[in-house]
Amino acid sequence: MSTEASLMLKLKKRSRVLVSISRNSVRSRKRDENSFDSDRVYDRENGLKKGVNFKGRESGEERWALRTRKGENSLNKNRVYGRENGFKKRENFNGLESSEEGRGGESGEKRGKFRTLGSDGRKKKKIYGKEEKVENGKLWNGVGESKNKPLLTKWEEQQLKQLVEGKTDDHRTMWGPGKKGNVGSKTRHFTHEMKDKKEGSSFIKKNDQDKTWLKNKDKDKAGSYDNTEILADQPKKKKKTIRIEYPNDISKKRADDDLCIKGIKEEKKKEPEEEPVMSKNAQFRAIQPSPSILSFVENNMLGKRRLIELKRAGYNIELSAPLDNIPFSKSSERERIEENAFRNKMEFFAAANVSSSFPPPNLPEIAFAGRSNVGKSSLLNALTRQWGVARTSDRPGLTQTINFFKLGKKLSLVDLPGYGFAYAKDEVKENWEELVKEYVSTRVGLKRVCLLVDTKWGMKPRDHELIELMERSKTNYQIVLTKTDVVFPIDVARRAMQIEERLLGNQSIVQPLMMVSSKSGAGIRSLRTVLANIARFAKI
Ligand SMILES: Nc1nc2c(ncn2[C@@H]2O[C@H](COP(=O)(O)OP(=O)(O)OP(=O)(O)O)[C@@H](O)[C@H]2O)c(=O)[nH]1
Ligand SMILES: [Mg+2]
Repeated sequence: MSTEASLMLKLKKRSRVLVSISRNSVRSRKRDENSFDSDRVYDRENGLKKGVNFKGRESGEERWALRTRKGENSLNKNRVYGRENGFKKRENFNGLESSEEGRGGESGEKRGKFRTLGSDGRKKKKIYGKEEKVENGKLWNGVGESKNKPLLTKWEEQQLKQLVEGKTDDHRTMWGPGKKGNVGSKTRHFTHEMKDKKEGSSFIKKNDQDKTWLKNKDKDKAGSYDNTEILADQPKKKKKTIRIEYPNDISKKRADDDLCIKGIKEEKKKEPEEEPVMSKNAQFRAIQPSPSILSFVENNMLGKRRLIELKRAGYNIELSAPLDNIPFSKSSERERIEENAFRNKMEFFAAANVSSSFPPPNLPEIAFAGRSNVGKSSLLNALTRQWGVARTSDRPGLTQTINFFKLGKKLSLVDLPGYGFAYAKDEVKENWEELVKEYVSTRVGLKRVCLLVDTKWGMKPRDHELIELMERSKTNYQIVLTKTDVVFPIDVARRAMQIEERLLGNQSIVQPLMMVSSKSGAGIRSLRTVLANIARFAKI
């Protein structure tokens, strides 16, 4: 609660006490009231009707007022109504709080307006202020003569005085005529001003021209100026605008959004523009395969193909690896393999987990290397069309030793353990990798290493490690894309292009890059032909 509010509450309480006392002793106090009324001053100046005939209220009207108007009862007798210089005198809260007039101020006067009665006892109009009289050179309103306990202590008077003199921020006690404050005050003041002008008052004109009254505070305290001056002297208050926030109010939504958008845009502008980094997949999709690779893929029916397409091409889809057969052949038996070396039976004859276990290099060897589960063992079976000789599994890491297969008397096929991810202990896998590196780099009789790369995933760092090793050891290697049947033909060609470009400068690489599918049999015949030529010209 603000200081003013507490003071006003206190003032109101004390006024009620006085009212209750006066009610209980109306008759006993009537003598005093009459004697006090005799002291009132009613005068007329300049031919204008002056104030209120308060004597008319001493009998019936005043009793009525005592009954109906709490807080004003005992103090009505202290009111002084007057006009000066032809103006209707208005008394506001300020007029009550000066040391000469303020004692005994009542709550009713805070409103600054009183019900007035004419000679016929009816309500005529509302007037503001009260009359004063000058006695011994001092303005006196009769309040100071009250023998009752003063309503306010000295400190309270000081506080109220500060409030009235504009040293408070509480706007509720301020009247800002024509400038600020509540609308009612403004309207009221405006009415007065217009009326004053109508009556030809020279005071306001003088006031407009001369502001020296601001310096004359003694004169102000005496209340000898019009309230217009007092009100004009009030400190300016900012007009408070109350904005009611409705839950569905979207009037500022666009503005807020715009601010947010602007903020985001500014932040985006501040950030340095980064070049969009293409993902590996996007880079792969951007590869444009050469026409020769594309034609090779189509001629060998590489890539994902529908069974109906194989049928239309004349291949018996009931056979294993149907594309490795002669089209439109009615034989259910394995078609005759064109290369003699691969017509021979594939026989397992050695397995080694250490280099000392390697068999003597009596035959030219072709090794199949690559990551685990890339299809090494499956490719051996597909090349020889002897399914199940080399064990296969969809579980990576099945082949854990170097397995040697004899293909007749002229060629040996070597199934290497895979590297990379495998269901095996790290130590075991490390041994595999070391064994494979030792084999490809040191093995005498090794004529070629088929480095198998999964067409879907491409080359991995371990593949490059092995390539570097073979480059250093000058081991001939050839890239073989496997499982081409799981990707689209265009992607087979893209992968081939990608790897060829990547390994373009390598010395030990053997061209061309091969593309096969052990499942569909695509590209197997081409690879068989290439490998058969090794066996044909190889010399130990
Ligand atoms: N779709 C499809 N699957 C294949 C192909 N080649 C092999 N697979 C499958 O891939 C899985 C792994 O084949 P493996 O031959 O065992 O692979 P690996 O490289 O020997 O694997 P590790 O011995 O563990 O190194 C098996 O389930 C095969 O059926 C192929 O060309 N196409
Ligand atoms: Mg294997």
